[in-house]
Amino acid sequence: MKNIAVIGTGYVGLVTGVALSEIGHSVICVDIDEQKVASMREGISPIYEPGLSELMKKNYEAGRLSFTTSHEMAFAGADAIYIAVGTPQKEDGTADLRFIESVARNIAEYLADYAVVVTKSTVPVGTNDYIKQYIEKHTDVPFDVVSNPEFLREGSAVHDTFNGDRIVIGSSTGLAASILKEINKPFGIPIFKTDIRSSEMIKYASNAFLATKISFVNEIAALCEKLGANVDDVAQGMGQDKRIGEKFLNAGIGYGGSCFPKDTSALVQIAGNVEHEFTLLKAVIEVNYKQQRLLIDKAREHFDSLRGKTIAMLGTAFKPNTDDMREAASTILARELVLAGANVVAYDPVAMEPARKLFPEAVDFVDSVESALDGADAAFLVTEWDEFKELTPAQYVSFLKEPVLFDGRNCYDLEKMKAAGIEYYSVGRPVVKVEKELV
Ligand SMILES: NC(=O)C1=CN([C@@H]2O[C@H](COP(=O)(O)OP(=O)(O)OC[C@H]3O[C@@H](n4cnc5c(N)ncnc54)[C@H](O)[C@@H]3O)[C@@H](O)[C@H]2O)C=CC1
Ligand SMILES: O=C(O)[C@H]1O[C@H](OP(=O)(O)OP(=O)(O)OC[C@H]2O[C@@H](n3ccc(=O)[nH]c3=O)[C@H](O)[C@@H]2O)[C@H](O)[C@@H](O)[C@@H]1O
Repeated sequence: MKNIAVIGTGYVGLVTGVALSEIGHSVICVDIDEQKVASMREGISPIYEPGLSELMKKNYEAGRLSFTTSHEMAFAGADAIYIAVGTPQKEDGTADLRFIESVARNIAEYLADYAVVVTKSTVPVGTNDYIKQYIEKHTDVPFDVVSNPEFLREGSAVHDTFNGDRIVIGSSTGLAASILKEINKPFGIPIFKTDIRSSEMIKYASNAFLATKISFVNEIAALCEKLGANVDDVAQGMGQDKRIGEKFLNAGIGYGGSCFPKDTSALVQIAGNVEHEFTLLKAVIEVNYKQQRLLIDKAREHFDSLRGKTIAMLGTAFKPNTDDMREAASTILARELVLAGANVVAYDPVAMEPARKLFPEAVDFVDSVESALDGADAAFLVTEWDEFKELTPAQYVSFLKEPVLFDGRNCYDLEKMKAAGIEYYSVGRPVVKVEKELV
């Protein structure tokens, strides 16, 4: 059992802290956000993540997990200090390292005894060297820095933490690597050990590769639409080749979220800093830009004009099972629809509060999918929540003014839509047209 401090209680920090306490360590999480800390002390998770609240409460009550706003208190007696603060995107696409810099200051100020500083945040190659140099300059207390990137997905973060494919440890000393191995042993996940810079690169390369898979299949989807093929079958047929793999080949309205968009931009910049033009990744980003606006293009083709049309927006979160709205396609779609003169009525099972802050004021929010659909001219399916996947064609027919559906996540069977008489546009699949009877 080790004493562990975790700095930052966002999606990564809180899940990491909770998971480390669940496998028996004594964990103290520190955040500068007093409201978050107060809420966690009351047993309420500040983020929506399936299974997290229960596990957090369990370990808090068992005395293995605590929360504070004091770095000094958190670092006292810590064997390892995990950094899990945000590394958002600056205007120019580079990673904003101001939270990392302030954490380095916190550590230099309050480090009392030897500890391993573990960087979980996604940071550009060379940042761990910077962290090491900064702390070394400001304290005489010994420490090591280890890169330990995180691969969890929002919406399944708890599951992913206990069932990861690998744990990457980038270290320049045997002692620090062995402490990290010992901490992670109870997870029973294979450990891949490398040097610090390669570990930092593994994180960016992994996210960039996954984003590339998505943009690739979305380009194939565009071709399928023009050539009369069905991208779902194409992806399935490709994915059965183990060298390709079936995962991350779902065509749709592109990738959003707090990581793929910012990490792909950051990697383009990281490459640029060493005079390397990352042509492939630039194209991945460009394809995604178009993809996030795809439903607007389809709706423009269907209706002569969107002015005065009421569009039911089903889902606002960037993916199901999260309340995260960072870089969600819904934000772009809501803005473009309002600009085009449409009325937007939005519903999401958990992400409506954060969506209100990002959407144009003209958007109406309602508290059920039925109210969103009721009397609308068409529906945009933006996030594939189970609640939407379970809707029957008959429900669309009975609630919408005319049954017209633009599905950005290929949730429904084409034949069933056809049988119900729904005009159905999805991504990379044939359009289901309704034969209008001539009078
Ligand atoms: N969100 C995700 O699914 C994943 C994120 N990552 C990476 O992990 C890092 C963290 O991401 P999120 O958890 O999404 O961030 P987040 O923005 O949700 O949380 C960061 C937290 O750090 C706190 N903080 C900032 N400065 C602090 C300081 N000096 N002391 C204590 N607390 C401080 C903030 O108040 C906030 O609660 C990023 O680098 C991200 O790229 C990596 C894998 C998955
Ligand atoms: O660095 C990170 O923050 C994380 O980024 C992603 O996780 P996340 O963004 O939470 O969610 P994903 O499930 O990867 O989905 C990202 C976006 O891609 C889209 N997507 C995903 C898969 C797919 O086949 N098609 C597709 O359009 C999703 O709708 C979503 O908008 C990675 O999957 C994690 O491994 C990584 O740790």
